[in-house]
Amino acid sequence: MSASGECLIIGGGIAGVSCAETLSILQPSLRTVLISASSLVKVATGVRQLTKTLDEFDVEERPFDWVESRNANLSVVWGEVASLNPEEHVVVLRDGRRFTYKLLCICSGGKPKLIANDHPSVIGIRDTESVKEFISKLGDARRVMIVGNGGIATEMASELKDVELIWVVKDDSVSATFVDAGAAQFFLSSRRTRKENNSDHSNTNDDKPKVSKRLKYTEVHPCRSMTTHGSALGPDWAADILMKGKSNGKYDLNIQYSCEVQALMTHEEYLSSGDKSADEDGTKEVRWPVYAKLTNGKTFGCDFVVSATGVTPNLDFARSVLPVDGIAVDGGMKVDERMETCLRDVFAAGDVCTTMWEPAPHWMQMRLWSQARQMGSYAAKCMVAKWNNEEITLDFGFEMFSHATRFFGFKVILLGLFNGQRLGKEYEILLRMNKGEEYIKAIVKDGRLQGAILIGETDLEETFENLILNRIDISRFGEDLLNPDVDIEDYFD
Ligand SMILES: Cc1cc2nc3c(=O)[nH]c(=O)nc-3n(C[C@H](O)[C@H](O)[C@H](O)COP(=O)(O)OP(=O)(O)OC[C@H]3O[C@@H](n4cnc5c(N)ncnc54)[C@H](O)[C@@H]3O)c2cc1C
Ligand SMILES: NC(=O)C1=CN([C@@H]2O[C@H](COP(=O)(O)OP(=O)(O)OC[C@H]3O[C@@H](n4cnc5c(N)ncnc54)[C@H](OP(=O)(O)O)[C@@H]3O)[C@@H](O)[C@H]2O)C=CC1
Repeated sequence: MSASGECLIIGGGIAGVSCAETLSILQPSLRTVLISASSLVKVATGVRQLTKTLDEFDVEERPFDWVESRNANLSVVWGEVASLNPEEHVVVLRDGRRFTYKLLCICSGGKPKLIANDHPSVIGIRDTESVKEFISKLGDARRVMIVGNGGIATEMASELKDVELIWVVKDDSVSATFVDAGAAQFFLSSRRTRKENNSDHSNTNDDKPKVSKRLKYTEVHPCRSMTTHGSALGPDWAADILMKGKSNGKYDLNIQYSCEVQALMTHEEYLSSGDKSADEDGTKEVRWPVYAKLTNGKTFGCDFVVSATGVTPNLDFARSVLPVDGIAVDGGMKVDERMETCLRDVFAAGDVCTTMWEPAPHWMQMRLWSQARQMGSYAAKCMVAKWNNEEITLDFGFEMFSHATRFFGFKVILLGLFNGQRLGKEYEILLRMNKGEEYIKAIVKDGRLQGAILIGETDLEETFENLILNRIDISRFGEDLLNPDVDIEDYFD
């Protein structure tokens, strides 16, 4: 069987769906086919604009016909793309179906980059299936190791209960992908305070997952022949499920800083290694399913290891036709400022791609929903421009990096060069911290705000965004920039 669309999209995650939706709005006459390896697609709903560059939205799973009914000329097909022939403008699915295209957008996302592939005691988290596996293993676990220092590890460290957690981080502070050491300390001490306050109330409210008000659909299991992951999980995934181990009422967080996993061993391998360090924690008699030797010389036995060590772009089906210089160092498909890859008429968006244009001074790529959605939509604009032979300029959203999320129960907003990225060592830091309430860090260089970390209900995001975007000279404020008694906005009225 063969079919064709003038536009073809591979991937039913946020990037693919936002590309399809934008195509349907901008040029409803274009016949578009979206191929998704998962039986539900991810849709951004309830979009709330917080500031000019910052949106908040829910990510929901929807059946194909729901999306088709809202988008003119869109067909959604369930299948896994196995190969791409860019000369003939054809993609072939694993089951043999062929689809031709005039313009193609690859939005095939990523998969977890694991510290050990195919190891029975190492799991990654990406889609619904992987979370089910995690929860089922966790229910029988007394001790879990998490390796990695980014989004997933941070969310797990704040949500896990009734288990001993060994958190292995490469850096000398936690959550380093997103925040600095000061903010990390703020999170950990707030967590301790919260735990102390709750210590008499274990197994009460906190013990239930928060009620999700969203519609739930059941994902049909991918055909056995499919090898691809489903779409990445939605917001609140960690809060919506109960992450509970088997040590009733006991939760310990043991952070191992500045180290990595050097080797994974079975019980027998551990015994014959002569290493005794895993016995020092009082569990000498326990036979753990896996032992992890760290580069700091310590070994820990545990029930299983979560590798939360980032994402590898998912482009296996295109690898054989991509020249070496079409793939970036991080494994992503290189795209230019029109979201075009080096293959003719082939665009890419979301986690699968790596942006290669000279970024605006305060923007950088991170593999996040907000960027997947923005790139999917912008790729559609670029496709329409190409179709109609029109010029297009880079979307405003690429002017400044912004991200809104929640860690350890706090609202977290990251703006611009929030960790002083690309600034070298010559910048000034202004800090305001109220333990358990707010942590505000402003990065200033040449008298201008370059970036900020806003944790808690600071209400500063709009003002700070304006200061960064408009490159306003803030030298006259000095440290008053963070003085709660000075209303910076008054100066601009
Ligand atoms: C646990 C977790 C929590 C996260 N939390 C946040 C957060 O709080 N905030 C945030 O901003 N970001 C978060 N992210 C990141 C965010 O989810 C991703 O950046 C975003 O979803 C990427 O969207 P995408 O459409 O590019 O890729 P994906 O969502 O991975 O979608 C790719 C799609 O392509 C399909 N596909 C792949 N290969 C093929 C093929 N060969 N044929 C057909 N279809 C194929 C897949 O089945 C899938 O439907 C989180 C990620 C994870 C894993
Ligand atoms: N709330 C949010 O915004 C969330 C976002 N996400 C997103 O989902 C995706 C997957 O999350 P996650 O897996 O946490 O990825 P992240 O990219 O957020 O973090 C990966 C972390 O693992 C570290 N790392 C990489 N390799 C190793 C290794 N071999 N040993 C030890 N540490 C290692 C990285 O360090 P280094 O950077 O030095 O390589 C980094 O600290 C990411 O795109 C993330 O942004 C996920 C959850 C929540």
